[in-house]
Amino acid sequence: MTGTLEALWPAPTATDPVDAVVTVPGSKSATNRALVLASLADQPGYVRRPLRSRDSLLMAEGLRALGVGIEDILNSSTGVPGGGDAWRVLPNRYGLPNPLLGPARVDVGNAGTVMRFLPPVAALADGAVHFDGDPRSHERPLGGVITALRALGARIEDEGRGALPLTVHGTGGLVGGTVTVDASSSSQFVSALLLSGPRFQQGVEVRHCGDPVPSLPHIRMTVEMLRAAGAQVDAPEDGGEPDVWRVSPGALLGRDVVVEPDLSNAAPFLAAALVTAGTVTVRDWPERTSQPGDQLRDLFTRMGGRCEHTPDGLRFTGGGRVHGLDADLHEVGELAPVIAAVAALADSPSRLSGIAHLRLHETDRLKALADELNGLGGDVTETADGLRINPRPLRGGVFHTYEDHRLATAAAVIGLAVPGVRVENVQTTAKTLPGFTGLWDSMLTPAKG
Ligand SMILES: O=C(O)C1=C[C@@H](OP(=O)(O)O)[C@@H](O)[C@H](O)C1
Ligand SMILES: C=C(OP(=O)(O)O)C(=O)O
Repeated sequence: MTGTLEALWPAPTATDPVDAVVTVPGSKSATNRALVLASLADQPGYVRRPLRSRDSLLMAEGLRALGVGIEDILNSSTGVPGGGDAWRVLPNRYGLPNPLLGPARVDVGNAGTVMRFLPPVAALADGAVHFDGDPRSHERPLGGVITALRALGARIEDEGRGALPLTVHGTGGLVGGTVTVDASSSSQFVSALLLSGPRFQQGVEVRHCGDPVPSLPHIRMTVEMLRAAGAQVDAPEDGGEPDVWRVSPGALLGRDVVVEPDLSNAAPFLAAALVTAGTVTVRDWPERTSQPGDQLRDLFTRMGGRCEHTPDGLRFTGGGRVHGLDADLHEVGELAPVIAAVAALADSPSRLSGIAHLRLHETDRLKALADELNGLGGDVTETADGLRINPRPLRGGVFHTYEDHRLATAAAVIGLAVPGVRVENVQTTAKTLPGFTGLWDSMLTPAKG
């Protein structure tokens, strides 16, 4: 969808400090890992409170295409089919010796988790599995996964591009073993190989070689979820060799997993408290989590807010002034768009670094943020690995979103403080945050009584 006038969403401006309690949908990263692990398990399992968004529905569809049964559990309170609060995953619904089957076609959309986590699963299937997705998916890095899978014994046709579209010719199993991969463009290369690793005959040892791997909390999430499913994993943070992860071959357990709220998607809501000097409580914020979004507690405190865990969730309060931030966001790149929006409204300059890899996310996020904030009168400069943001009074105008959910939520944050911001294709938030505009409106006008 392009930026026609009808498609523009008038971002609401906050007239008062926000005061709301918000339920954020489930974590994309946890939902999509849980689906993969449940599909590779020996027994049926449940994924409860899953995220149902474009990225997770594509993951579920991809796994179904390979023969996995993924059923909606009816929500007993409303009886709405498909609107239930769990998925039941039947890894071997036909009772076959190898339940993963081609031929199949998988649409990855523009989901990094689907385009990277499913080719290793497809290598375990019997038959050809073709992968394709949105035009942007052809540009996103995938070569590390392709090269590594070949080294581990898979046959993959990609016409020499090292990218999508491609076909994995599964033979029902993979030898596995040790492989070296440059994961400096995406941590998902490592997560992808580890998630399917227990099912490779020799397991897998992934050795990263290159510039530092971004988004390390996401690899920790992979390791934690694998261990919870019964896998034996050696990881650098447990005293292992730096940049080396090892997964032993073995069965995975069918489990009952409850998905945490997506803390990265809590960012715009907490940002609303910060920029309006209000209070937002995010329900069910875990006391301990591997989600990178947990670092918002520290980052937004440095920008002028304060937070506390309460029985209702994480309560975050803006302090009335918003400060600039000098931070290396290499580990938490997902948070950069909303942080950049807050920084544009701050009382001092910001420098965000360590996020060169964002140029290959849903869009070139560094360029998009600089162009769009500058389009509203801002003073944002792209650096080699980040952004320099000098706050300036902003004016209303169209904020283009480049089919990037996090650009759209960043725009909504600007709109709280700047009248007349109109957001192109706000529906793109459905990639990970369905119903965003409704949640945003409810935060701004909470039900009385
Ligand atoms: O594994 C995951 O669930 C993710 C890892 C990160 O990817 P990169 O390492 O490519 O940044 C993150 O940005 C993405 O949104 C989700
Ligand atoms: C980079 C992101 O997504 P993906 O999983 O498609 O890489 C993101 O959600 O910010």
